[in-house]
Formats: sequence, structure tokens, C-alpha cells
Amino acid sequence: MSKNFKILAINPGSTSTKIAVFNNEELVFEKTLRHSSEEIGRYEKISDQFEFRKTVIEEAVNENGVKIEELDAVVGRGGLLKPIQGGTYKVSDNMIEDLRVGVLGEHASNLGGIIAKEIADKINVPSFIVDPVVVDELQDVARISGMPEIERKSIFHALNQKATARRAAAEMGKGYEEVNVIVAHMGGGISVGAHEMGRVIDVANALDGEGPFSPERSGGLPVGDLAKMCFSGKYTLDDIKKKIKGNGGIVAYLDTNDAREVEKMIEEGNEKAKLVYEAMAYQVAKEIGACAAVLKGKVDAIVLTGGIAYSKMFVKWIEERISFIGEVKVYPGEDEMIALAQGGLRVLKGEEEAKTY
Ligand SMILES: Nc1ncnc2c1ncn2[C@@H]1O[C@H](COP(=O)(O)OP(=O)(O)O)[C@@H](O)[C@H]1O
Ligand SMILES: CCCC(=O)OP(=O)(O)O
Repeated sequence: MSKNFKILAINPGSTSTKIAVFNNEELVFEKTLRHSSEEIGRYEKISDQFEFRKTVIEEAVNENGVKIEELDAVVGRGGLLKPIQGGTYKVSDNMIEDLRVGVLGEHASNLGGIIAKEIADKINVPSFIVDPVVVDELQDVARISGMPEIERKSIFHALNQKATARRAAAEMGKGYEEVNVIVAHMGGGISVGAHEMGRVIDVANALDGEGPFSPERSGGLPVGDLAKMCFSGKYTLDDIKKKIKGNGGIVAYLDTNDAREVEKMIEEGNEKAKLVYEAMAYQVAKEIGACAAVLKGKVDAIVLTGGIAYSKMFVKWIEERISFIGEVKVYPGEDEMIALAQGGLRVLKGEEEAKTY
């Protein structure tokens, strides 16, 4: 009989920490802890959230009757490393160093690898990351921004985008490498990617002022007005960065990062909440249209996923504008936890060698 591997999967997002334990691919338990903008806003830097996020993870493991010593591996969501290919990577000291300094910036996922290694090292088992947010498969033409000093970057929900695109392909009876799919992941951050035959050839950078605005990010902005704001003397660089990421989007307009609260406001007749929420759906739809052009109109399916895909109202607003492009598949939440476990399992079972960063 083949060995059973017990794996802890850790997924820090901008508005949540998701934790799961698997026995091979079988779920033992899963827990999602949501973090309000107020709770997250207390921390100056992402690295300051290390203790808080590690503690909630260890508590969840204990509360669900799993002993850390039983684990065979810990797999974390990969963060803002230097651009790399997709796959499973062993967490190494140089990776930890890049995640700590934020070589490509700050995001909660930077803590995924750091916490995974911290827990795994204590019990002498391996730690991995899978399909980090910096997976880069952009086609050359997509790298050109329009300003030579600035190159467009691939920063997105690679783990869930790839996992859900594979699921859509499987539902159509095909392999991921045989289909063209547009994936819109709608969580604390929003990314919309054009997947051509297994490669994400273009994607709006979910983190740094591209694409649709999101619960906590500004998305793309009119750059002339932004430049004026930057040099107005009213703001520091940190202030502007926070307006783009963390305190942007829905948080800036409505003071919450929780789409469910926005829906409550709308039910109570708040017209501003409705306008802003619909504008976010409008921008997602517009970006899906842009990806359809990238794929030259050859689109096998459009996937709507992430926490906000639970919202019937939001999904309907998007569908109204894009269903002419192709079949829309709605996968609320994410397939990230199982994708993390599977990435670790492939290595533990010797089916794949872990990549070195
Ligand atoms: N049932 C729901 N209806 C509407 N929005 C939801 C629902 N569940 C979660 N969300 C929203 O999804 C967002 C978080 O999505 P998620 O993919 O978990 O984000 P992240 O991983 O970026 O923290 C939050 O704005 C949350 O309010
Ligand atoms: C850094 C891109 C991925 C991202 O935005 O994740 P969250 O939505 O979890 O913040």
C-alpha cells in the first residue's frame, strides 16, 4: 500500500488566512479566517503580521485535533519573489531572504513561504511553495507598457487561476494545454488573465495599479491625475502606495474590504454603495473583453472565481456584459488549498522534482 502523506497548506491573502490539512488529497479540515481592513490596517508592514498569522494557523491546527508532529510537509502560498516559472519550489534560505525584504514588493502571500518553513523546520520536514504570485509566462508584446522605463509585470493569483483553468478544461473534456480560457479571480485583489494553451500570456497586474479596482486596491488610474497628486506635497510615497494597495478600491469609497457588507449597504438602499460595487463589476467585465482581444476571440470558457464569485448580484452584472464572448463558468471561492496540497504531494510521491529558486 502506498504511504499516506499529511500536508498542512497555508494561504495568506490580503483579506484572509486560509488553512487546510490533507491526508494525501483527502481534506482533514479547512478553515478561513477573514481579516477586516481595521485588523490588517494595524500593521505597518506585511512582515509585521508574521506572529499574528502564524499564531492563528497553529491554533487552527490544534483546535482541529491535528498534531504538528504528524505532518509530512508544509506548503505555503508563494509570494513576491523574482519572476519564475510555475511549479513546486522547495523553500530555501535565499527564497526566505527575498520574501523578507520583499524583492518585488509587499503582499500577504510573502508570509506563506516564511511561515511554512518556520513550522516545517521545527519538525524537520520539507516546506514548499506552489505557483507563486510571480509566475511569469507573458508574451513579449504584453511586456511593453508605453513608457520604456516601466516594464509590465506578471503578478496575479497564479495558483487559483491555473487550478480553475485546469478544472474548466477538464469539464470540457480537454487538457489545460488544449484550451484558451479567461480567468477573473475576484478576492481582496482582482486579477484577470488570458490563458492560451496552458500559458498566461497576459494578465493585469493585480497588485500595482493595473486592471479593475478591487475591495482593497485602486486598480488602473488616470496617470496624469495620479502624477499631480504625487507632487502636490500633500502625500508621502507611503501614503500613495497605501491608496493604491490596502486602502484603495472599495475600502476607500465605502470603508470596508468585505463585499458582503457592501451588499448589505445596497439592500439598505445605499446608492453610492451600489454605484461603486457595480463599477467594480463593470471594470472586471471590461478587462475580460480586453483578454478576449488578446486571445483573438478564440475563447473556450470564461471562469469567474474568488470570494466575490459567491455574489449572485456581482456575477450577474459581469455576465450581462461578457456572455456574448463565450461560456461562463462560475467557481466561487478558490481551488488553492487542494492545489497547494497536490503540488507538495507530487514531490513527496516522487512524481515531480521540486524546483530550486
Ligand atoms: N458569500 C459572499 N458573497 C459576496 N462576497 C463574498 C462572499 N464570501 C466572500 N466574499 C468576499 O470575497 C472577498 C475575499 O475573497 P477571497 O478570495 O477569500 O480573498 P483573499 O484570498 O484575497 O483574501 C471579500 O471581499 C469577501 O467579502
Ligand atoms: C499578489 C496578487 C495576488 C493577490 O492579489 O492576492 P489577494 O487577493 O489574496 O490579495
